[in-house]
Amino acid sequence: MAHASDTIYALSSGALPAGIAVVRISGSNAETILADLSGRSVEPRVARLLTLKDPIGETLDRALTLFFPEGASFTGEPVVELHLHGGKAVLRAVLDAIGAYPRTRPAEAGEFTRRAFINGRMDLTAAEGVADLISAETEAQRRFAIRNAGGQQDALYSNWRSRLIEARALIEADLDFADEADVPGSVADTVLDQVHALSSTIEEHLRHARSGEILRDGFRVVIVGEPNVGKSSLLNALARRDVAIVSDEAGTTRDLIEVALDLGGYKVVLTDTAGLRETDNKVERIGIERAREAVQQADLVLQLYVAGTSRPEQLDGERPSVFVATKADLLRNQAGADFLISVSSNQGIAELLSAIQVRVQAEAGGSSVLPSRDRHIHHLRETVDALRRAEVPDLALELCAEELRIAADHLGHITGVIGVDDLLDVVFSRFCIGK
Ligand SMILES: Nc1nc2c(c(=O)[nH]1)N(C=O)[C@@H](CNc1ccc(C(=O)N[C@@H](CCC(=O)O)C(=O)O)cc1)CN2
Ligand SMILES: Nc1nc2c(ncn2[C@@H]2O[C@H](COP(=O)(O)OP(=O)(O)OP(=O)(O)O)[C@@H](O)[C@H]2O)c(=O)[nH]1
Ligand SMILES: [Mg+2]
Repeated sequence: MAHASDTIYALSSGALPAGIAVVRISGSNAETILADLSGRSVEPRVARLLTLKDPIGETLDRALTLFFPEGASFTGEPVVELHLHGGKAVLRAVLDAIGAYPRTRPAEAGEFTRRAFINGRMDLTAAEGVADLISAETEAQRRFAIRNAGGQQDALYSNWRSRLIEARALIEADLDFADEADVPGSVADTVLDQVHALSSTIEEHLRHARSGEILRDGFRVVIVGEPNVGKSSLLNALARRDVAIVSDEAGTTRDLIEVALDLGGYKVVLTDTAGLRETDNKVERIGIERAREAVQQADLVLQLYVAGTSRPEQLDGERPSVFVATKADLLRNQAGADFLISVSSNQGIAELLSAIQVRVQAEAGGSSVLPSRDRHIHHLRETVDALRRAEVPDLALELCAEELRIAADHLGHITGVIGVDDLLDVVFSRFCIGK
């Protein structure tokens, strides 16, 4: 990590050329840079149209400018925004002029948000929410991200954490007065009841972990079946474009082919796979192995077979699956299928899609705060484990207090109030530059 005291700058808007491009500058030099480039004194939080000039007086651009003073900006540092004409040469010239100032350098990925976190403008889950908001492609992803970016996940975990800290304080107070106490341990009993209630709440919260991942990363639907049953044809029909090669040759698809769909605002990731059969072909065998692995990750497996042929065995593993009989245009009567479809006549495709949507809606859940990243789930599990240990009957109060401390610290890791130094690079490197 380069110097945290440097002034940083980056193009914060999208690809060039663009109608307008926004450059953000954050750090102690920001105000000077704007005053210098514009030759004007800087007024906080007022949009001004200024002519920016390089040191030899050549005009760089006429830009709309903003200045946010320290303590009242996105990062918490002095911030300047230049709303420029979005041409490549304009940006190159302006960024070069900014970079010429001492202790001023291009921002790293996520560095503005990282500074906002360091300066206490937001907790780590809100910063993750900002990243999720930027990558959100569907309405459900957007709603989920905006809640976390607005601090709802932080509020929930911080509340749990302060309850644990309070419980520990009460137990330690009980310990201190135990010798002189009237009814030793009585405070601890009440506290432990509260701890138990909280650990149940967190366990319940953890049970919805997959819902959070589905909202954020998408609901995984995997299409499997023997060669030539029409898997790739179905993928193309559901995606409404020619993603996968279709042919009457058995064994056409070798690798996994993924497409993301927006189903009623939910992200759904559809995977087409190699046809399952015994084969001596090396490449095809690898493809079949990948298909089996994809099934293990699926939220829903579509098991395809040609209508009128015998229904295949249920695949190994406990993944939810439905049987889809294909090529219905070639045959009428069909028993045993959950869905009867034809890509040629479009029969049953809309029904299959809406059935998938109903499942996603049911599994992604609604409006509550949900854990959505491995690190959330890990620390929540550790929290519950520590609380379970704290609840062991007749545990010495010293040990109980220590388990409560461990539990509270794990919640603190999630929001970033505890030991995050090594974590920050991981969290913020996934951001784009300029955020
Ligand atoms: N031009 C522009 N648009 C943007 C951003 C930005 O940085 N610049 N944002 C960047 O993500 C988002 C808006 N988020 C922001 C969050 C806080 C502050 C800010 O100045 N906060 C101060 C003052 C608060 C106030 O006036 O109410 C503060 O918190 O002290 C600015 C933008 C989306 N749109
Ligand atoms: N009549 C009819 N033919 C279909 C239908 N769906 C697929 N086909 C045909 O069946 C053949 C195989 O289709 P694919 O989609 O490539 O089958 P696949 O399951 O992906 O096959 P592999 O990739 O080899 O495992 C192609 O000739 C398709 O045109 C359908 O609904 N009706
Ligand atoms: Mg195929």
